[in-house]
Amino acid sequence: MGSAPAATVVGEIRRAQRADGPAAVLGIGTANPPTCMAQDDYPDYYFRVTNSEHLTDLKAKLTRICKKSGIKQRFMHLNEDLLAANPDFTDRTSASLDARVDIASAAVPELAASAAAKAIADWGRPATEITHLIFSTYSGARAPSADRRLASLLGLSPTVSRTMLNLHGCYGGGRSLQLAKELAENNRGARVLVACSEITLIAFYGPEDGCPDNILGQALFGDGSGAVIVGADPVGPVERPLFEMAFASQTTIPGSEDDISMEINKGGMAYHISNKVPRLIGGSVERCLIDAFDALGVSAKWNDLFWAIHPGGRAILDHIEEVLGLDGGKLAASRHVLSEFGNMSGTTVIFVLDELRRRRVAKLESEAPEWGVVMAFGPGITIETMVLHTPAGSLELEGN
Ligand SMILES: CCCCCCCCCCCCCCCCCC(=O)SCCNC(=O)CCNC(=O)[C@H](O)C(C)(C)COP(=O)(O)OP(=O)(O)OC[C@H]1O[C@@H](n2cnc3c(N)ncnc32)[C@H](O)[C@@H]1OP(=O)(O)O
Repeated sequence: MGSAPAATVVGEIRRAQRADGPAAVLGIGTANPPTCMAQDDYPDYYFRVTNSEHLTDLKAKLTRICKKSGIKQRFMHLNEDLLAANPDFTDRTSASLDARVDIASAAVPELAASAAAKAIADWGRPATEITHLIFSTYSGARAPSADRRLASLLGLSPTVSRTMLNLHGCYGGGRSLQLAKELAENNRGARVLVACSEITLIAFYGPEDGCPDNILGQALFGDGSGAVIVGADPVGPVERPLFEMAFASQTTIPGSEDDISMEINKGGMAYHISNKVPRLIGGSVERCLIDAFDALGVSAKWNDLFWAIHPGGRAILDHIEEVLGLDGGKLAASRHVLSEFGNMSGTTVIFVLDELRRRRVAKLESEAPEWGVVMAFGPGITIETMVLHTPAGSLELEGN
């Protein structure tokens, strides 16, 4: 160290530890369980398997919401065999948490491993070169948890640095991407695997009078897993930055603490989603966007951006489109994912990023904007905002 002042030495060490460039998405993968349920068939299925055919008003309500949901189909881990083996899953008051957690503890990391294997193949380097793992789920409640199991399934290095996010609900994907950005930019050479995996059986139960949340949940949610590799200073030609992460922030909407909630209890996970949610989110997004682009010093017209919005429900997308004055088609990737998979909570935004990438490669959009935005929402109400930038030519390479 010689005679250099300590502050200079520490400063040099810090500079050497940090990456030079911004964090970027280097690979994406997604996966769903095999059982696919058409939305039009779901009310009949749900009321039959829960022995609730007599609750005709609730069935009519579920049918009305399904028709307005903008969802064509959803995937689910739970099937009739599993329900037959666990009949108490239909009763919210029975002590079924242990059995639900048993199933989820195996299924959640296995589904994540399918998505992560695809993300790793897309990235192009060996799994052993992953340095950090961030895992987000609300579907399990056990330690060692799903991150530990996923690391084993993928054969990650024993020195991989793991972080588990629990119960973040639908903003888990946004939060994980933001943490991955921080890790990648502050640790030279870091390659961060983000894995989000959700299995709704933790919150599946039969219909009850006076519980509209359950009917809404039954109409909206589905199962899936999404994985992303994040790193800075990509090493060509193997690594290519699909989306650079230019800025990230989190905002909590004041006074909205009771509007989305989730709670683990003996019968699984109970949840509440108020009907104010689309309006609350719609009323807050523009401020988040203005602050983000001001911080970057980039002037942005909303219609000149690409959009990866968490499709929490059709009405949320409608409100955002309206308040931002977005042209029809700007939220096409979000609406497509909602239609094909439903709301897979924190995982969904990764499917939207993958769909955006696919649309840009297939030139499904008349023009491909350079700048774009990821937004995700969940309990709090929390809004995650991330500004993305696409380096020239990065997505075209994928089509070759
Ligand atoms: C295949 C697997 C399946 C397994 C499922 C198992 C389960 C669940 C797992 C749950 C996990 C929970 C995690 C929570 C994480 C939260 C994160 C989020 O994304 S937060 C989620 C973010 N997502 C949202 O916040 C959903 C946003 N909302 C929407 O997208 C739309 O309002 C809509 C599609 C639901 C209805 O379309 P719209 O054009 O509004 O149509 P209308 O005006 O005509 O109303 C029709 C009916 O809908 C009713 N109703 C409305 N809202 C609610 C409510 N909150 N509450 C109750 N009911 C509601 C309304 O009262 C009416 O009833 P009725 O008069 O006919 O009897």
